[in-house]
Amino acid sequence: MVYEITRDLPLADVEVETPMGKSTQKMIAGKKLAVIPILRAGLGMVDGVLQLIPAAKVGHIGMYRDEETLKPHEYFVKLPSDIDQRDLFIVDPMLATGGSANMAIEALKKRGAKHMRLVVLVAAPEGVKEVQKEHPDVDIYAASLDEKITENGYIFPGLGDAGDRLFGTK
Ligand SMILES: O=P(O)(O)OC[C@H]1O[C@H](OP(=O)(O)OP(=O)(O)O)[C@H](O)[C@@H]1O
Ligand SMILES: O=c1cc[nH]c(=O)[nH]1
Ligand SMILES: [Mg+2]
Repeated sequence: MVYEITRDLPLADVEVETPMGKSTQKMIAGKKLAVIPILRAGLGMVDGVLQLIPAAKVGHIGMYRDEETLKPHEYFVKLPSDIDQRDLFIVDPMLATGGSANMAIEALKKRGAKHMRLVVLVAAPEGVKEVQKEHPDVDIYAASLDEKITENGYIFPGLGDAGDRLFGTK
């Protein structure tokens, strides 16, 4: 998936030394990047993204969904100081109602960020629509577009609560 989300980034030729000699290869260049996980579940995607773009900085946005209302609540924001100059990859495995993603995008725009894309593993059509309505400038990359959201707010078929599954909290 990281190949897809970085496909359009500018490249530059760089000379590398292999055990056999010199070789000219391509490297991502000309853009400062940052990965922004939405806590907690987004943390599970950071290492994978950094494997391909190790020079990216990491900013964190803490968000939890109220289990009754399904409304998101922001509890933490810590970003690279030059966030306004970076292209951002917001990562979160789950895009359900879209409330958390929209709030994260607003938090970033409020602090000067201009270029960002949203990278999720499982998306519900309702969430995609909601983010596209509020932030048409933000492209969404989803590994899977699932059927719907259940009445208790889970993506169906989805995979359950990604954060709890990742960290063993339930
Ligand atoms: O699109 P939405 O309806 O807003 O739902 C998606 C959000 O819900 C989950 O986080 P959760 O609130 O469970 O927090 P956690 O990652 O700490 O478990 C998930 O990781 C998203 O951030
Ligand atoms: O199905 C869902 C919906 C929101 N958050 C999750 O972790 N899973
Ligand atoms: Mg959770």
